Amino acid sequence: MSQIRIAIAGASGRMGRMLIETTMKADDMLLVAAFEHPESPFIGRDAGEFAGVSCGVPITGDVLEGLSKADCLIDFTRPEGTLQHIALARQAKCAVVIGTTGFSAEGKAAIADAAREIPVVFAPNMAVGVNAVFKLLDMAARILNEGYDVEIIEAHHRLKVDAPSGTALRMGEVVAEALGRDLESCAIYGREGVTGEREGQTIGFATVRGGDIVGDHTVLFAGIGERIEITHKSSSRMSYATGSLRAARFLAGRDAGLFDMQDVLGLK
Ligand SMILES: NC(=O)C1=CN([C@@H]2O[C@H](COP(=O)(O)OP(=O)(O)OC[C@H]3O[C@@H](n4cnc5c(N)ncnc54)[C@H](O)[C@@H]3O)[C@@H](O)[C@H]2O)C=CC1
Ligand SMILES: O=C(O)C1=N[C@H](C(=O)O)C[C@H](O)C1
Repeated sequence: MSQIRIAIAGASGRMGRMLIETTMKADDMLLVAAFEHPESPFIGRDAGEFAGVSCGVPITGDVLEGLSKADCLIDFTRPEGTLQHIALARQAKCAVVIGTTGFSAEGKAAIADAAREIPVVFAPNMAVGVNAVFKLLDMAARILNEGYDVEIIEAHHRLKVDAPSGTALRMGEVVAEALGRDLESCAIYGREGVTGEREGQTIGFATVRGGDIVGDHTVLFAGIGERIEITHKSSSRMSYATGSLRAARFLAGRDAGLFDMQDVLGLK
């Protein structure tokens, strides 16, 4: 069996560390490169240290050189990092799994453009359970399409820098699409002061940040006399890492194109 050669960007981050450990444990994967930004104190350290063993792969800032050895880059960094990395992956003809969230419309367009030349999985949440919830939300929204107010509540750790989470925004898109609404024009991001009564067609978002919460998402359909809540709670980043490796397997040998986890899981 030939192994899929994996490069990981954001190697010393919360997701990077989990991805290194998960990749090293997968029989069909080989960690060949690990990247950090050039000023990182982790440059030169063995990537395996995060999994408690040495693996002979030094953390480097030379992304293009590292990608020349890899079949697939897994990137959980920041939008500016991901956009630099995907340009280099395009040059190196390397597949990319992108977990980073918080992109502008221009950033998303740049990813779509790169995917005309290389295969890319781009998804705000790699966990299988969350992707199952997207399907449940589509069904719920179509049934509860009149008389129910939709509110999306998400909670994450104190170090998260973007809000609402990419997952919450995707949940909003799924519900809006099922209801025939445009999320951009109906979303309400937080409320304060004398807001007036709630407008029926809006989709509200509320964000909680604190401690070490890995990631909780609830979509509330509030009607008269009843409420339906669909909730997903992550208790470990392992579900994101195993989902990312599934995405890397999906991309192996595939032609250029932009995919998400619904494609990977065969849910479309
Ligand atoms: N799609 C999914 O399933 C998930 C997505 N995420 C997203 O992944 C991203 C990273 O999350 P965490 O690992 O928790 O963050 P983190 O802050 O722990 O790690 C980010 C890593 O990227 C590196 N980095 C930052 N800017 C960079 C740049 N310009 N160039 C190169 N490297 C850079 C940092 O040095 C750090 O090691 C976030 O956008 C988060 O929302 C997180 C978990 C699951
Ligand atoms: O930053 C995180 O931690 C997470 N980010 C992703 C998001 O923004 O949806 C996925 C998950 O919720 C964890």
